[in-house]
Amino acid sequence: MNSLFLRNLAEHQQLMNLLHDLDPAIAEAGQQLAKVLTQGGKILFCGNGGSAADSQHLAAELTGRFIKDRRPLAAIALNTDTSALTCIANDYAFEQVFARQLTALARSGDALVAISTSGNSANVLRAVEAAKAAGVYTLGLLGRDGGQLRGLCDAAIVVPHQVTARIQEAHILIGHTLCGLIEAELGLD
Ligand SMILES: O=C(CO)[C@@H](O)[C@H](O)[C@H](O)[C@H](O)COP(=O)(O)O
Ligand SMILES: [Zn+2]
Repeated sequence: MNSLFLRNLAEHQQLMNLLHDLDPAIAEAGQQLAKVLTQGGKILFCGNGGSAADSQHLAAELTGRFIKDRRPLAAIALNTDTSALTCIANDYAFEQVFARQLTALARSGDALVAISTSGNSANVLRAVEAAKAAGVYTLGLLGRDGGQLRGLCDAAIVVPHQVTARIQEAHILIGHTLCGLIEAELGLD
């Protein structure tokens, strides 16, 4: 029997071979996100657990540095402010932690990248609903069958796998690709 690492590696490699079909959706999403930045908007990210880590990782690629030295790009992860998260969860509801911040911070013409492996996290669903009400373009970075977020978001990139960890590994590959596409579209590569 193979080791756990070799079994995970085989599962990961099988999944990577299924991702070619996502290329058009990723290219389109890269264009849309670049357009938001070009027109003076910002990109908000949100997610839970490992997807919270992905969210802040990708926001930092834009405000900080990805591959090239270039101007900072406007991005915020809604899952990083522990004071806002605990206040909103404590005084309102955990479901509202991203939606309330989004309503406070987002403007028409911004984008929200909603990251969820199940596509069904209630706080992410509420954030997408708030984004749509605010005129914000919504991109779902999802897994499994895309869950309820698939139909709710303006566009969705769905990693077709059942294992959360494998989906997250694909998400960060796709997220890094989106950052590269943004740099290329903005003429910054
Ligand atoms: O990183 C992992 C598992 O790999 C966990 O922290 C995972 O992100 C959490 O269980 C999340 O709450 C799952 O939420 P979601 O992806 O279904 O929206
Ligand atoms: Zn994880």
